[in-house]
Amino acid sequence: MEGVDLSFLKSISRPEMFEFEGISMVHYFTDNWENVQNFQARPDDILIATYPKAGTTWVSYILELLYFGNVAPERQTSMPIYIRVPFLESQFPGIPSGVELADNLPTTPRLIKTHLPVQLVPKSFFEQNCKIVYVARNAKDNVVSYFHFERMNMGQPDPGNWNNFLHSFMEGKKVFGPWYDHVTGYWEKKQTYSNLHYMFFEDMVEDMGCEMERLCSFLGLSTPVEERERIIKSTHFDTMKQNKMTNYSTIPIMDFTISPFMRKGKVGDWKNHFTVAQNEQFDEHYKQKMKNTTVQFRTEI
Ligand SMILES: Nc1ncnc2c1ncn2[C@@H]1O[C@H](COP(=O)(O)OS(=O)(=O)O)[C@@H](OP(=O)(O)O)[C@H]1O
Repeated sequence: MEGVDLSFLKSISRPEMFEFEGISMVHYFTDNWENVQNFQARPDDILIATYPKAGTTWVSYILELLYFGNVAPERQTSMPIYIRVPFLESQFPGIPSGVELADNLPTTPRLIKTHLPVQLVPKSFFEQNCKIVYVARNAKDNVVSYFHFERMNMGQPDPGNWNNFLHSFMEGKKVFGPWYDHVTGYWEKKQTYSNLHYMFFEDMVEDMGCEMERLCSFLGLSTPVEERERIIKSTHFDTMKQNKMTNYSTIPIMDFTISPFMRKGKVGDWKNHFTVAQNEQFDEHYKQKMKNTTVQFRTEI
């Protein structure tokens, strides 16, 4: 997609949400559904799976540098991260679909991103026993980040005001479905599918060195400590925010005057958004929704 003029995306109109395969969706992620479901994964493909705004870009860039930082350094300066790590289910008019981009990735392994809940991930990833890296983020910061993302991204439905957005998130009426089912679905899958590494955004913020070590161990990489340290620096929030290849500033569908893609990258920003009443209601609802799972989140560090 290098050299492709993306400026027509400026005129894109916000899509409507509709029910699809049991979750809320917009047509940009369902228009290529048959090809997505029939995607032929290879055994060495690595799938990066997340609920939107959980740290996808961060972990994508980490994996990209772990695998290709030294062997293909030119990729880091010439291709935005969303080309290097295609978004499998995406199908925006006038540009190659995520499936096309993934099919044509010249690298091994192919790094592929998805926001699909586990039950909708193309079967071939499991049949081929592909490694899956899942990143989860605590619900409160996740919903705040999602709200600002919908405000600035014309490829998303109109978010409405914060209070309405929060309530529709609690009801599971967000693109890619309920956060609650997403994070617990992959958590349950991990109990029987051993090639799934489940990470938390909060752990990455607190101790990236430790998370990097665990990630490398899962991937079977023996990346030297000095190299890992270099990658941690390159993938620091401030560095990625300045980097045009990782900050999404090359996508005209996003209006950075409303909110930047790399917004704050913090744990606990929810406190600047939730009222006391919203917080109490959210906590009560959360307890009910999460009562049958063992997955545990932190909201502060
Ligand atoms: N390096 C690093 N460190 C800390 N935080 C980071 C980093 N990179 C991305 N982010 C934050 O992750 C949020 C974006 O999430 P995603 O990349 O999953 O978005 S997307 O779903 O792919 O659109 C968004 O969170 P908020 O700042 O809270 O909105 C980004 O700022």
